[in-house]
Amino acid sequence: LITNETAAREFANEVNAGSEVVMYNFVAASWNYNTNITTENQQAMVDESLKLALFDQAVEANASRYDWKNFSDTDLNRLFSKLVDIGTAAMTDKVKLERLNNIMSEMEAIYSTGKVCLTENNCLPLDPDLSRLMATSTDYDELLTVWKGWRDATGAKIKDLYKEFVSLSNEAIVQNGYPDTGAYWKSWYDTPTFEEDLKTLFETLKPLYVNLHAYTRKKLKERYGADKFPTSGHIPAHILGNMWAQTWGNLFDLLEPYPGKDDIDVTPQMVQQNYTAEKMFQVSDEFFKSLGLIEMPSEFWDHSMLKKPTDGRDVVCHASAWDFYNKKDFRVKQCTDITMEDLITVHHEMGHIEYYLQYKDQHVVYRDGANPGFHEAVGDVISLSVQTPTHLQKIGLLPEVTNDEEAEINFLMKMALQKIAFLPFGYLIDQWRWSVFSGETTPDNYNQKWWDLRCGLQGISPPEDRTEDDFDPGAKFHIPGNTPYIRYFVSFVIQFQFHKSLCQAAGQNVPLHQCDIYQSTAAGQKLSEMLKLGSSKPWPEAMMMIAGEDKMNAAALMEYFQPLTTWLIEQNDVYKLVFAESNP
Ligand SMILES: C[C@H](NC(=O)O)C(=O)O
Ligand SMILES: [Zn+2]
Repeated sequence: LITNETAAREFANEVNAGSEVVMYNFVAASWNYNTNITTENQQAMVDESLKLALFDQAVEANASRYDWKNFSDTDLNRLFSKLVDIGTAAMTDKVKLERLNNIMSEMEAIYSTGKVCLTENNCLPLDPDLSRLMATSTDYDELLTVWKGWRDATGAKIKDLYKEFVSLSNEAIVQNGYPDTGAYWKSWYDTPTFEEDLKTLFETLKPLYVNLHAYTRKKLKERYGADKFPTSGHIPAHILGNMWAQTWGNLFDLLEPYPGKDDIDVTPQMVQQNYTAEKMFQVSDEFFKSLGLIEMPSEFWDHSMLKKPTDGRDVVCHASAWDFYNKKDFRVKQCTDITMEDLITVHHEMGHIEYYLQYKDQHVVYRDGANPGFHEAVGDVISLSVQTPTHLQKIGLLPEVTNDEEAEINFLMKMALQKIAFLPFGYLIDQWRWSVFSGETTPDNYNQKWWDLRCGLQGISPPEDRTEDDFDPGAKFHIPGNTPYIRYFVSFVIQFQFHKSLCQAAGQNVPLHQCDIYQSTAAGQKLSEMLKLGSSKPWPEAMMMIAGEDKMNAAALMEYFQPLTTWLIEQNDVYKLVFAESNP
């Protein structure tokens, strides 16, 4: 084995140059497919993914000729540990590797072109039509038709492909040295106690969720009649204002504790002011600039897809941010709707772009979040400031701000419907997926296991019987899209740690939920120092830099919501808080 570390560093630099080219070609082909779903674009993307896999296999073979585990240079050791860790690209059987990539692109196409026909010739896509229906309809049966129709159009059609995907992904990952795909995904957090840490966080936060769930259930019973609810205490999954019941913000008009206060859902103001998708991204870019961070380059504005095309093309509408690995080309693809919910998503995606910009000069293997949760947290931290009534007033979306206890509870309720409601969902998706990859959940149990978790952890139940012919996990983008999900649960915890620390840096001596770091270059400096690291350091070091502690900690989230927690407990005294831990 080669022990010369100077030669090793030179090899790593050559790989970096080569990677940028091969990665660019793959990302560009993937972008073309995602923004124009056709069989030729699909084939072109699969071709590029095979070239990338062969390149990665060659890098791994060459890197393995070095005695990198014994390098004295710890950075070189870390860098090589990533060079040899090539994921499913380790699959040496090219036919199987092509099949794996074809299945993934096929599942994504089925999901992204799914439609629900409400009448013979009125077939609606998820974005924006079905999402709007789920957000605004209060018709129990209409919601059920859409909820079921979407699952018939996507999950049910993906089930067999997913089964084959699991076995091929596992076969590939074994060649990369992991027992199964879930173990590989967990390795990105490089923490032996990762699963226990997550469980502790979830149990710590569960009381906040149970209180919000009880309050929401009470209000929904008033709207739909108690007879529509199972006696077990679960809430039917289709009436929470969202296709997956993952956030409940669209129920704010029902759940607002003190109606008649400031209209903190600024969607009407955005529409009234003729907001465009472009404007929404400019508002976000301006916030990042105000912190002294890097503004969007011209390529971003020239090449992004900021709204759904109207030329009939099929596209993957699920919002995402793209790094083309050439240090110049960064894009967002979003079928932006003119709503506050989408303004928040805009900031989420722009947070990814800011991370790409900040670490663009790192070695390619370090152009990632400190851990995947970090990447999901950046934009959300910014949007915690953006959503404050005082900030919305500053940018002209809220005419006036009432500063009293009731308005504060209203605001915290709106934030809880976005952040606390999400926690069990963010937690359970990969509990399901890890159990599938490990073989604990077999294909004839896919849907049963899904609903055990949805009922047991999230306290929601299927509004009509489900069977193993259904595949309800497949109706959520990240399953056919093969995007890991625990990153969002991690993000929803750590973003409050980041927020608390950046608020201190900004000299904001107000309650956490009132803090707005806008225009604080001190906060921006602290954030950019961490972002520049990419994944070049273990994530606890990055966490220490930005949050002053090296662990995930729910305390900041609980501090943020404290006034609402107190209020909910008072409200809920009269209502039993539980829902059965099992399927009703
Ligand atoms: C929370 C997650 N966000 C994202 O995909 O960007 C979702 O939309 O389900
Ligand atoms: Zn994201």
